[in-house]
Amino acid sequence: MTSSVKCAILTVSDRCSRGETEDKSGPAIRNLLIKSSGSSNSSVFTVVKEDCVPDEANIIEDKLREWCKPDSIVNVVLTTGGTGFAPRDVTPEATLRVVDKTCPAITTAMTEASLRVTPLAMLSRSVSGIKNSTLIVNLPGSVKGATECLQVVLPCLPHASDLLADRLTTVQQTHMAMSRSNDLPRSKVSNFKAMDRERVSPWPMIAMDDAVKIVLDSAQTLETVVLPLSEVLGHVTSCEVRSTDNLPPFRASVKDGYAVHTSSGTGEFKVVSALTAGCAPDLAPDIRLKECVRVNTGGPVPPGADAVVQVEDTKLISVDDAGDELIVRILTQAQKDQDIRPIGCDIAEGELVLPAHTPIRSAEHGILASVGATSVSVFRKPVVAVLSTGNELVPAGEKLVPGTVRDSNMTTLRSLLIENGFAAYDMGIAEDTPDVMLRELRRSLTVADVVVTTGSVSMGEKDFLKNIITLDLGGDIKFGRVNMKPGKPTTFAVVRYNGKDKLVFSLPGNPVSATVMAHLVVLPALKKMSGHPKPFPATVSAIVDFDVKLDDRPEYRRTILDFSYEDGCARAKSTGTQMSSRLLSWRNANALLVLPSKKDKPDGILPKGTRVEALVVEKL
Ligand SMILES: Nc1nc2c(c(=O)[nH]1)N[C@H]1C(S)=C(S)[C@@H](COP(=O)(O)OP(=O)(O)OC[C@H]3O[C@@H](n4cnc5c(N)ncnc54)[C@H](O)[C@@H]3O)O[C@H]1N2
Ligand code: MOO
Ligand SMILES: [Mg+2]
Repeated sequence: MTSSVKCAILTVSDRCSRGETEDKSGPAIRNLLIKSSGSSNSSVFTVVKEDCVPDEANIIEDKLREWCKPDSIVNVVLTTGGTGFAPRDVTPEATLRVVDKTCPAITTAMTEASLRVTPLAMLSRSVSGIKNSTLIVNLPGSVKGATECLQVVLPCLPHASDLLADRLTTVQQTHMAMSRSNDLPRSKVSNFKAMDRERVSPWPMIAMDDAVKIVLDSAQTLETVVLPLSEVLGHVTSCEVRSTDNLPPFRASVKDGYAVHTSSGTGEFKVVSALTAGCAPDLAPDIRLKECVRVNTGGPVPPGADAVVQVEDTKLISVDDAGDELIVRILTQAQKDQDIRPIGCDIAEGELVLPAHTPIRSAEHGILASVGATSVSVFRKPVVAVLSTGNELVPAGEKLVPGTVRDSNMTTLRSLLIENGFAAYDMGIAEDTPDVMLRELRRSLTVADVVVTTGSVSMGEKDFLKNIITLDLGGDIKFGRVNMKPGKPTTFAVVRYNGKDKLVFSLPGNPVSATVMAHLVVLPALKKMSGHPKPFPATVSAIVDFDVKLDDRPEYRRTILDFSYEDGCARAKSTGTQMSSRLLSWRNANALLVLPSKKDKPDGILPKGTRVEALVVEKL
């Protein structure tokens, strides 16, 4: 299906039309059109007219009318220049005088794309519209702006031209192609039948430790970004942060009481002033023998004082007519520096407060606030796309019809990711058809750094994902089976997409398997990419509180760790039947017991009271 798009380019510029400046935008538009010929649905762009006019509305209007006559061969007029706020910018006004219909969506698409590049795009007043059978699109005047905007609208120009020229056959062909597969090539496995599948999995079953190592080796720490203080919670610092001030920045009192000089001893003291929090320290006069200044916790201590006596160690002797303290008795002999925090005793100026690779939790966020950080250099966090697969799935909240189950993986996995501070797109449910799966995978790869799918990775006739990843996406599957339970067919791949390496975790469909694997491989990868120094869950030792029946595979069994025993040792409680489909085995669980294969234990039982390692995956 070939569309021929005949274009006219109108440069609008006073200086170019007078020959004072070389017109670079018109030729840049021409080059881009020619370069794009054949790449977009095999469309051919030809430039049939070019001109340059001054910023005069009447002249622009006349030229547009000439090129957009009813019998014009021009399909698209691209203007460049005269769309801004300068007094002589009138291209949009001239265009609006000419067009019969406006095309605001074209302008919106360009504006949206330009805003991603610069907020100055707000200052473009471009319009687009149709005159007879010709589309007019105003592009900005700069080479960069004009070509960036043209790139946005270019894919639509062939179809727009066909529609305007009433070229029915090509229009129909485009519509058919779009309805077939949203314009995407078909999957190479779309014709696979049940008999085509392997009888024995070709994927070696690797050990869980190796799987974790492979994932962490592939998960590269992302680039750094500088974020305002208000947005850094949950990120990891990429550079060290040092304090620019002392904290406290002045000698501060630790107690509510009286600042004195220790040489004054005890007895009656004249209260010469009061320094409350927020007062400058030198607001009080220098204290002399048997004088004191009333001070508050955290407030400044006056320059002449070398100790603070807490109010409890004093007695009020007299007040003046206004009720203000005049004389107090100091009951105890103060020691030098008593209850004074010296300048910089909490944080010294220049002190390292956060090294690089520090996760910013509430405390670290507060430290940053206390040292006056306004923006912080952190690692970017990966964006995740979650995709469920399965013809049997209906979205959460929907009624079941025979043969269906609700999609719980989407909710569990997205919640887990969000709980851990990662943005996770809901990419919906892909039906078990290779073309649809491929299309949805591509959509996911387009928007995210990491794609997490569930289902379709085992031995079933609809388990297409591994083949789609390798054959259609050219992905490098690092492993396709892991010797563990639950989550054996977990598949991990690196897929080069749009020039970037994206991680794809294809987790098993079984809800428990998907969630266990999300904890064991997905979250550690995301944490590593975000710069976390320890991305894998911590382990504790626990005593099993029940007889554990071992499986053929090493198992990661959901458990509730209970620390309420007097001996201080954690007890691992059972969460009931551990079938991979039973999500209730996760209820209240906070850890995964790391259990050996029964091959390593002849009777297949770990008796109650045995010490076992547990991975802490939730707050204890
Ligand atoms: N012949 C063999 N069969 C199976 C093997 C095997 O080695 N040989 N492995 C089993 C293991 S272990 C697992 S785990 C599962 C994994 O299956 P798939 O990843 O291919 O997943 P599906 O077949 O699509 O679905 C399995 C199960 O999960 C339910 N499911 C799927 N998605 C969701 C969702 N989003 N929310 C809730 N439930 C979901 C689905 O309905 C199925 O019940 O394969 C074994 N088979
Ligand atoms: O590995 Mo599967 O998750 O055991 O059921
Ligand atoms: Mg399956």
